[in-house]
Amino acid sequence: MKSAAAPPSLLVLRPRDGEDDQPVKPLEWGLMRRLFGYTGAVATKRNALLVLTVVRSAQLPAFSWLAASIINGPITARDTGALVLGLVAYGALALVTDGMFHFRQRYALEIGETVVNQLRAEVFARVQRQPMSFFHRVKLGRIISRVTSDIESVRVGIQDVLFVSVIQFGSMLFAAVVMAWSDWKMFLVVAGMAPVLWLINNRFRLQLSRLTRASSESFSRVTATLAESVGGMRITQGFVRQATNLGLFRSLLADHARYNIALARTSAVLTPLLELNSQFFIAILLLFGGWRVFEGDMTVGGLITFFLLANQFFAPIATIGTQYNQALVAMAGAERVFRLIDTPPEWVDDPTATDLPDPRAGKSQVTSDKEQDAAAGSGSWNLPLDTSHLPPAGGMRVEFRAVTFGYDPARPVLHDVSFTAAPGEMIALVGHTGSGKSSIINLVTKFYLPTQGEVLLDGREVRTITSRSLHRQLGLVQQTNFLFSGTVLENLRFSRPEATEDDVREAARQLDCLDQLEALPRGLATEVGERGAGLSLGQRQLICFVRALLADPRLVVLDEATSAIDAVTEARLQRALQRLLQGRTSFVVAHRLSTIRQAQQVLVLAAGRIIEKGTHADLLARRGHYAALYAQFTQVGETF
Ligand SMILES: Nc1ncnc2c1ncn2[C@@H]1O[C@H](COP(=O)(O)OP(=O)(O)OP(=O)(O)O)[C@@H](O)[C@H]1O
Repeated sequence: MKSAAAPPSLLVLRPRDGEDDQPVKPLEWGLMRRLFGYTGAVATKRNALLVLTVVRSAQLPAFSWLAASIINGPITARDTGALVLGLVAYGALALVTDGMFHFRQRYALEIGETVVNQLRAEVFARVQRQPMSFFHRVKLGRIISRVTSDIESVRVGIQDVLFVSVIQFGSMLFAAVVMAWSDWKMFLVVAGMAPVLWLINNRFRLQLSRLTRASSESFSRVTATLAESVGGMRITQGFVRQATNLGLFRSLLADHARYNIALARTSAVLTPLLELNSQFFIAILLLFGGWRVFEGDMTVGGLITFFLLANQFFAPIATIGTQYNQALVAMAGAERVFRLIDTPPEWVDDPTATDLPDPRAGKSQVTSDKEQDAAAGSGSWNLPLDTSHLPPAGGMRVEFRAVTFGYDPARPVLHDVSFTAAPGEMIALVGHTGSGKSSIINLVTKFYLPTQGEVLLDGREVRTITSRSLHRQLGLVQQTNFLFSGTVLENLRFSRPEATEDDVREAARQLDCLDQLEALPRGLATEVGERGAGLSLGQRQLICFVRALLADPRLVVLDEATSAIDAVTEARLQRALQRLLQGRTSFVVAHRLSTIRQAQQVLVLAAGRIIEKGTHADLLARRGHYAALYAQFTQVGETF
């Protein structure tokens, strides 16, 4: 069988990153106690369930005991009245047992759901608080598998393993006690067989759970690859890679099939083996029991009682084996989920940091993390912010003083960067790929902190400002124009959930694009697919502009799209951009000459340093790096 490591990807055979992906983990008291803590919200049901569980473990052997008693008593004595009484008792026991079973099932499911929901929400909340460096480091697939397969295995652990195991153990114990009490010699024979069954069962179940996990992982690779290849279909077709990709995809499918076949083979060995064993055990019981009946040491009725109880004793062994393996899988899942939850952010706001005052009317109140969480918990996203007016409230002053920065502090990508952006100024960042434009933006927005030097916003060092208060005054437009699935209106409101539809229309009107949005098939109610599919590039960019404008930001950060757009849309976008940026400080990673021309300052970057500064006209006149860059790009087309 092929190893689970190094699955092929559509690009290359990519090795898995070093994260521990152990399918199982030994039972650990600390983890169990922590998981148990999540049942606190349904403590009454949990306690009731524990009682129901203990009662049920006595009820199951009671059936066998009662059936045996009816055979040995009324049936052997041919006593009809006693038989009827016995059957009434049996029926009553059945009714009580199954009534309680109903509640056991219900409570177990509710408890499982409660724990799983809390864990998922906690993972989401923790992940949202991580700084951007976390998202560059941790793969999306990892986070998704924590929230899906790992938490699902925890659900099985909580919902089934504990309660089912207690019931099965209890049943075995009760059956054992009754057997030992009625005939201890026969009981010793039965007890001697149990370990053999346990060993066989355990050996195979462990293998089965490993294969099940390997199979589900290989399947996630199939689905992830499918999603990636559909997403990148244009590139695949453009570079005529269909055949290669199909080959790689087939190898992933073959990998998955191999695990499934191995799984089926192991099951096909285990099931008959278990059946053979129980038949073998029955034969031994018949031999030993028959001999004792011949010798007069045991009655036929006693032998029947024994058979019924022995069944009650053996049946749980296979179930407990399965539950035990599921517990090990749940432990491994819980450990990974908690590791993600416990990952401390590389940095957090300094505890002494305070809010950046907001000169915009009614916006000085920035909600704290706790208030936001409370709002989220109550299902309300309407934060106490009044941003109903749209005129800009003046830009932010941004200053870099001798800033050096590296994603890895040992390898700086920005060196000694200094500049000042006066309120309301537009700063265009220009430079070759990798020159540090996005890194400057990452510092202005406090998505990262400088390694050395100072970034000042309205005269305050960025570390002394809470991120939330800064981001409340920030409008972001990315090159990829990220839109969430939902309607255009919902996407527009993302920056200000309490905005009315009229506010949204007004913002779109200000950017002179309301007609374009209304012309969409269902106007503002048009559904936006994944990554904004169904909308043109220009439309997507306009939506992002309106979304940013709606937040009425004092600082706008824009990574201009590089893709070519037709001249009419281009002109519209430029006008919209001008309105969006008016009266606000803005940083634009500029790719269009028309944008650069609007800037009060152009910062020319090379290898993480500002090599030139000035307006477009000044820089051209200087005939330096910018002029050369300009010449180089205008030869190719009108984009930087
Ligand atoms: N998340 C990251 N982790 C580590 N290094 C990074 C990260 N992002 C960027 N870099 C590195 O920092 C340097 C500057 O990158 P940056 O993204 O700021 O350049 P850029 O001018 O915006 O490039 P582009 O025009 O291609 O977007 C590059 O050497 C890049 O490899």
